[in-house]
Amino acid sequence: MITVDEALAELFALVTVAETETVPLDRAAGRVLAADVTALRDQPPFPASAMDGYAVKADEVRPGATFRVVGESAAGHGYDGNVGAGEAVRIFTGAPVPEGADRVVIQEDTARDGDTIVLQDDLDPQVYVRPAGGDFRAGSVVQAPRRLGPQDVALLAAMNIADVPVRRRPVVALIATGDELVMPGETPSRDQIIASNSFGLKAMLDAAGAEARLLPIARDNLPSLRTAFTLAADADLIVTIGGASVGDHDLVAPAAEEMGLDRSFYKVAMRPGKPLMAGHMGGSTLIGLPGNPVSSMVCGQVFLLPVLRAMLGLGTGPAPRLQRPLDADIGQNGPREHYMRAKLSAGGIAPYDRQDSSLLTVLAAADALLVRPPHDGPRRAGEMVDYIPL
Ligand SMILES: Nc1nc2c(c(=O)[nH]1)N[C@H]1C(S)=C(S)[C@@H](COP(=O)(O)OP(=O)(O)OC[C@H]3O[C@@H](n4cnc5c(N)ncnc54)[C@H](O)[C@@H]3O)O[C@H]1N2
Ligand code: MOO
Repeated sequence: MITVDEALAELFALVTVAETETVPLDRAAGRVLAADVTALRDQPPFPASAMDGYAVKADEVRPGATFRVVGESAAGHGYDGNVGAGEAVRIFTGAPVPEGADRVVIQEDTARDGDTIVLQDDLDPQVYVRPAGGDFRAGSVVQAPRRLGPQDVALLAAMNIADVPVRRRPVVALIATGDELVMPGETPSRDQIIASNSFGLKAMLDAAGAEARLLPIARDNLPSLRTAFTLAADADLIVTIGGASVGDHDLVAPAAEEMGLDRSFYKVAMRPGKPLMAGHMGGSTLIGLPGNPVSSMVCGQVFLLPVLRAMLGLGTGPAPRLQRPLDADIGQNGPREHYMRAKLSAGGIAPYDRQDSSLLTVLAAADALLVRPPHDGPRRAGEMVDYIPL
């Protein structure tokens, strides 16, 4: 058995970074920027008013000063003239501050009578002019790689970037295996259950930037598994679920080997998730996950998400960990790295009592995986432990 870190290193060696494609800006959220993008203009492109009021010369502003209103500057319709001594231009938020003016007096600080304004006594001291390029300059760079959030999309729009270079979403084919499985909504026979982790993994992968496809459930026989692998052949990553252990009906590895799997490892010293395997098959990377629902979802967090990040060009690193003090004592860990379903409290963390790898209710209630190194000794409440937030 290899360690989790060794398995991750093997997995990173199996995958390549997805190509670049260009998407319209309104499709760019959640995608990973593949190349640096450069602003095509200054923002604001002119000195702009931050308030509704009057644009004047700053050195003329004092209580009681009067100005003659000579024109108007609105957003989208600036004032073409120059603001001279004793003159004011009516101005609105976002409008260009006209030549000659360098301060905006908010309208609350003025009294207007016809074409004349008088400044009040208690003047707001702020200038209310946003300098040209105060947000960004033409040539400012948004650096790749970067997962684009809504804020980034807004910034790119302001930079006049209509089309964005992003990484292609890696296609992940998910193959649930087992004679006992039916799809949600179907009527199971007496000995059957509903396929669950394939749906959980699709949700996990899609949210992280993959295009995950649920293939038809493969049955526990070689022809059915062959068919599933054939259907999956154009995927970047093929993920099988179940059939990975040592039982008579665990046929994923034999079927994959028959179809040319070049296996790089089998079995990882972790709990849950021990019977994990991976390798190249045709043009795809294959990762075989154990079938127990919690095992496969934990392997999704520990392996699939980091592998997907690598494919998206976001670098090769393990699932990010945080630290917290234990809320309760915990006993000695065994020889495998243990990912315990755990609950976060206000300042601490505690594992659930029930850790069987079939318990989806416990996983759904958990908000963290408490990570225990192999052979970690007993730990007391208050000691710091690692966890992966869920
Ligand atoms: N003699 C041994 N038996 C087992 C070992 C071992 O080392 N020696 N390892 C155990 C561990 S650890 C795990 S994990 C499981 C993994 O087994 P498989 O990957 O072969 O998974 P299956 O046997 O196909 O299924 C296990 C369990 O999960 C259910 N399952 C499978 N797929 C799904 C799905 N898509 N949705 C919902 N549930 C699913 C399946 O019905 C089984 O209950 O092996 C142990 N045994
Ligand atoms: O992966 Mo097995 O579930 O270690 O429980």
